[in-house]
Amino acid sequence: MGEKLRCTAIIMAAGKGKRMQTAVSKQFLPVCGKEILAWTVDVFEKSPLVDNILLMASADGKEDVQHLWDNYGWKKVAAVLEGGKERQNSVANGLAAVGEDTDIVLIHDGVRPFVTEEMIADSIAAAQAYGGAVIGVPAKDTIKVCSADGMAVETPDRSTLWQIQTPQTFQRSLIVDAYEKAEKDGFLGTDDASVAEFAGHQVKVVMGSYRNIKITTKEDLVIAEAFLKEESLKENKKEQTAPAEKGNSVKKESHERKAESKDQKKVVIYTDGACSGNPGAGGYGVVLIYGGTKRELSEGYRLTTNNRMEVLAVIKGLEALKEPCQVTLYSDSKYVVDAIQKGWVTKWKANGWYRNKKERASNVDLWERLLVQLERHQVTFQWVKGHADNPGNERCDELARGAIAAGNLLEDENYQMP
Ligand SMILES: Nc1ccn([C@@H]2O[C@H](COP(=O)(O)OP(=O)(O)OP(=O)(O)O)[C@@H](O)[C@H]2O)c(=O)n1
Ligand SMILES: C[C@](O)(CO)[C@H](O)COP(=O)(O)O
Ligand SMILES: [Mg+2]
Repeated sequence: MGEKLRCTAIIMAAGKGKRMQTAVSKQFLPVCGKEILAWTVDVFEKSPLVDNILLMASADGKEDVQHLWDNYGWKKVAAVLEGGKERQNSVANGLAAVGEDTDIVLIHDGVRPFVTEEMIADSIAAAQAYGGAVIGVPAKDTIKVCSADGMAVETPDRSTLWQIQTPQTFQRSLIVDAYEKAEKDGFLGTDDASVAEFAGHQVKVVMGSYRNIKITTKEDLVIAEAFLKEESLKENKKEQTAPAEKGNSVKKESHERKAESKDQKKVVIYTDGACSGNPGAGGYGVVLIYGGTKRELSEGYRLTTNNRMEVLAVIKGLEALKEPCQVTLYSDSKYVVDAIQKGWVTKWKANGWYRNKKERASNVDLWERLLVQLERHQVTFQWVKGHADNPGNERCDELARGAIAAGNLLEDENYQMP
């Protein structure tokens, strides 16, 4: 048997996601509680065939990608690198960083989270045999070549047409040379195979899956969520039937699971506060997501402030967790996120709850309560722009406003009129 090939995956996440039309670039949007890019990277992290991962990010998105790396603790990721204007420029930057000890390079869109370990294995084997390989599926629709004024010009024989996906996988020197030639000759393609073809190489097309979609427009988010929910249902079913089916091997698995349960659960929490008048009637909304399950919380108060509701939303979300967890917490409140991330709360506390020599900090009762939760959980705060199409944030806003409108309002006993 030959030696194991050294494989590097370059995961593309330097795009702006213009067709998705969201304020946050699509690779960072959550689907079933986890960012699209994180779903994708997890598959490569798990594949025993992949040794090394390079993450490509835009100049603006570098910090966010770095943050995901910190948060998920991917061990194979070697670097977050800056991409370029077009996808091809980003790939070229990634290739420039691939070490000469790499045999095979897999190039994959960060927004194709349904890639499987099997596709990775098949494409590596085909790249080894043919030099280059891409995953694809036969076209299901009739495809027409059209003129600029939208008239059908030609209908190619569908049996020859394939929709090409990623990973696109190559022997390292082949793809590095092909990209150099494309740069020199000014060739710009939409995928890596076209660069290899331009340089005169043959590329093998390997059967992929109709599930391996590229999340490009809003309706793809709905499809992705449906796929993930179906997968999580299948997983649950497998776990319930495992003991009868697997006999002895289950014993080992349950030991492993016990060991794993020492690791903290990863939970995503969205929070928002709202106020009708400030001070005025207020409410908070929280969405907690763990695996494929979602829980929502909300309550309304007769007289309070927007800031109090923003902080209370965070507290309620964290207090609802039954055990210490690793939490990614999204809030659109600069007051909350800055107070924690910039260490203001810690300073106020150390200062006897004074912001400076003269001014007392506000909402001390809530900050004290929040600090207790921050001791209990490992929380990473993420600021998100409010009313900017972030579905989790929008839902919390809806919950908070709904709680105010529902009436039967509670007293915010620690609110003090200024
Ligand atoms: N300059 C670019 C452009 C795209 N990509 C990445 O290539 C993948 C596929 O591209 P696409 O779906 O076109 O993503 P965007 O370019 O972000 O989207 P849009 O074209 O709608 O702006 C994405 O993961 C994207 O982040 C990249 O790394 N660098
Ligand atoms: C590489 C690719 O995903 C293969 O389908 C696709 O070509 C990327 O194209 P886009 O123009 O960047 O969406
Ligand atoms: Mg693009």
